[in-house]
Amino acid sequence: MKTLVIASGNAGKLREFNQLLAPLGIDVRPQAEFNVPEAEEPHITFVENALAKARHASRITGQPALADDSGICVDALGGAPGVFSARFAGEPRSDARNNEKLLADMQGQTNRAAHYYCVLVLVRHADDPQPIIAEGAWHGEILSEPRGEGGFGYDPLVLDPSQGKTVAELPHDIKNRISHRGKAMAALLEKLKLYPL
Ligand SMILES: O=c1nc[nH]c2c1ncn2[C@H]1C[C@H](O)[C@@H](COP(=O)(O)OP(=O)(O)OP(=O)(O)O)O1
Ligand SMILES: [Mg+2]
Repeated sequence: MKTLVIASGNAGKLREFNQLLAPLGIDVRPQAEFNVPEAEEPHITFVENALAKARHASRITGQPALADDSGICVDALGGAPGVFSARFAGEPRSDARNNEKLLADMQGQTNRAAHYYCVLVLVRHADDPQPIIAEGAWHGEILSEPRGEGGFGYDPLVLDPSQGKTVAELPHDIKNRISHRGKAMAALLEKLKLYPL
C-alpha cells in the first residue's frame, strides 16, 4: 500500500482526503502523525501556498506529500476572502467567526455568486522539480443564514443551486464527487498516471 503524507492540519480536509483516497488503496497519513508543525502560508496565490505546504511536510517527513490550498471567492467582495479564507476574521482562526464575518459583509448584497477554489500539489520529495499540480472550482451562492450540519468551514453558507442544498446538507459522497477538492483530486489522479509515485 502506498503511503501519502497529507500536508494539512484541517480535520475537515483530512476526512475528505481519506474518503477520496482510501478506496484507491492509498494510506493517508496526516502530517501531525509525523509531528510536522503548521507551515507558513505567506503567498498571495493558492498554488504558491500549496507548494510551500507540500514541500514543508515532505522536507520534514522524507516522504511524498500532498497539500491543499483552498478558499471561498465571493464576486461581490472582489474575490475575497479567497486565499485568506482561513484567516478572514483574524486570529485565533475560527470557522464560526469567519462565517459570521461573511454574513455581515454580504448583508444587503444582491449579487450572492461565489466559488470554492482548490489547488492540490503533490511532491515526491522536498526538492521535486516536477510537482504535480491540479485545480478545481465549484460555483454556488452565499445564503443569508446557515443551513446544514455536515462538511466544515463555509459549507453551511454555500448553496449549490443545482442540488438545491447547501454544501453542509449534501451527503459526503456527493460533495466529494462535485466539489472543488473532488474535481482537483480527479485531475491530480489522472496526472499521477503519467508520473506514478
Ligand atoms: O470544502 C470546503 N468547505 C468549507 N470550507 C472550505 C472548503 N475548502 C476550503 N474551505 C475554507 C476553509 C478555510 O477557511 C479555507 C482553507 O484555508 P487553507 O489555508 O487552505 O486550509 P487550512 O488553513 O484550514 O488548513 P491547512 O492549510 O493546514 O491545509 O477555505
Ligand atoms: Mg492554512
